Amino acid sequence: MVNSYVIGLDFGSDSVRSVLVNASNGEVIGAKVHWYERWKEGKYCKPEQNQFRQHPLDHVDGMESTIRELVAACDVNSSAIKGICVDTTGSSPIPVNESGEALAMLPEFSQNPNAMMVLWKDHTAIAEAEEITQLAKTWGGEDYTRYVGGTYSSEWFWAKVLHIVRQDDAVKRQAYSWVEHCDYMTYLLTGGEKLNELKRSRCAAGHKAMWHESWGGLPSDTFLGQLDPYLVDLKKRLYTETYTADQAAGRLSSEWAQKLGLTEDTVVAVGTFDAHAGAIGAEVKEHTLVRVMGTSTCDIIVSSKEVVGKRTIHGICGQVDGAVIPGLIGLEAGQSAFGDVLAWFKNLLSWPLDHLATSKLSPQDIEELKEEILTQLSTQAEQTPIAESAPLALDWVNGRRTPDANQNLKAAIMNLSLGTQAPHVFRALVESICYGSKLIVDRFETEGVPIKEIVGIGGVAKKSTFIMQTLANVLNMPIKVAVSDQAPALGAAMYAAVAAGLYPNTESAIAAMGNGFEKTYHPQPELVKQYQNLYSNYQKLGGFVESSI
Ligand SMILES: Nc1ncnc2c1ncn2[C@@H]1O[C@H](COP(=O)(O)OP(=O)(O)O)[C@@H](O)[C@H]1O
Ligand SMILES: O=C(CO)[C@@H](O)[C@@H](O)COP(=O)(O)O
Repeated sequence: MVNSYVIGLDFGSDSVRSVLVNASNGEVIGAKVHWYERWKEGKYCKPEQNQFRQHPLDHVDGMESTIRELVAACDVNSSAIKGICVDTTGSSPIPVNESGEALAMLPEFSQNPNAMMVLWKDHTAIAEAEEITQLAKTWGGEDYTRYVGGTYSSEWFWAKVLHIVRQDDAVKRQAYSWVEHCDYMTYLLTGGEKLNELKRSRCAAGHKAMWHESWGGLPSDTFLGQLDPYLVDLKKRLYTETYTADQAAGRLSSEWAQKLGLTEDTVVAVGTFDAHAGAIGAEVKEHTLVRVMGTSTCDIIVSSKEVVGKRTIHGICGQVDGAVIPGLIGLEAGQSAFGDVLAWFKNLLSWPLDHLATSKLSPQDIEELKEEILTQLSTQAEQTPIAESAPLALDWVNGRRTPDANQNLKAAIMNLSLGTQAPHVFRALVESICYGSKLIVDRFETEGVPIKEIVGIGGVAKKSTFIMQTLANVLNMPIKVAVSDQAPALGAAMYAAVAAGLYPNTESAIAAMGNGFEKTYHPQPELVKQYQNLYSNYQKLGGFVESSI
């Protein structure tokens, strides 16, 4: 164990990070980040249509450059690097050919967004998701949405596959199968040649593809056939078995060992999703709610099979045996937009900078000004008193992921007057994302999943004391912030350590490699009371908007 190292590779929405971690104590030796180049240019996306696609080349470039630079920069012998684990966003499926190559990597599909990775936040498949939910409730057989909260989401696997194949005949004909992003990167690293040998992620399959042991894996042919005969055929080239991320998927291929400066002995763990790896990196325990607070939120809890029993938790994104810690049920909920709500407002306010100031200010000045917007607004908003008459907002700029997925919903702001200033609206938006969080916490508790403590990770947890304090007040619960600013990558490294045989299980890797907590936000009693009243106004506004669409 002494002198053993592991790598965690975390593919986020905008960038990929690699961290090299000392397997004996969790010390982070080094980290490298790569921002996706094509994505940064806005290629292959149509935000106005909620189309968000990423070219797999962005991921391959990022994987190669970050790990190579990391290994070169750290004074660690490559033979001491025992394992790698990849986490990615999800559901982010990719169509692949028979040898498992992403269609977008082939010349004829290299510029076709339908042949690329469909990012989690792509909501082009709303109609297909509704079709799936509707059929699950009415076809007379098993309700396959039972373990994914009762509503199938447009962010998920089957809806996205259906949408693309109905749009694009060429992709439909050439896509031999579809793989989640975390499985694709793992397959590449291990030099996989036969798709049926790919060890698919339990986390991805269970949360996004309605895989469940009780019905023998994926939904039945009869069910899929009623959606589209294509899916029955596709299912033959998908999977029955799934694997948890503490297991080895294989070893690094000679091609990738060479590219990365590592050895072929390096174990590659089964892939997983960022939020679930983040929960591991944040030292999740039974009934700790780990909130990954970035562009969106993912809320993860683990609970024993005894506590969950036969219950299905209504309105969340799923309950999957082993999705986080093998042997425990991993429960996931989340908000489709969290930091993104504030990013939207920042972009709105930046319009004159982007369109009117370009002849007067340098691009660098413009960028610097834009960078200041959120911190300045936070400082000003913090000084604004909480008031019943203040603006009130809904956080649904990207629909509502949970509770009760509804991606058709849109945000709203009320109580605007001639006196309303940007910081007042900003404060309302911050409160709205905190109220959205409270809906989730309340749902877990009313469904019988108690929350003993809350841990925050992700960009917002680290960067915004204003949001974190407001959240503690709205939830009326203390929130601990993890030390690691790369918790998903650290969690992936912990999985890699278990897969490489350095620890017997995930719990012991967490105990030895956890980086601890840096800060706790405590609720402020006088503000808690005020927020209790305002929360009911948020619920009323939400109810009104939802019933009006
Ligand atoms: N000072 C700030 N106050 C509030 N939100 C912020 C601040 N700085 C960044 N954010 C938000 O953080 C989000 C990015 O979070 P991060 O965890 O880095 O990204 P990701 O979710 O892609 O992993 C963005 O949506 C941005 O709006
Ligand atoms: O939905 C999941 C995981 O189930 C996430 O991958 C998705 O919300 C993206 O997370 P980020 O906002 O990129 O941290």
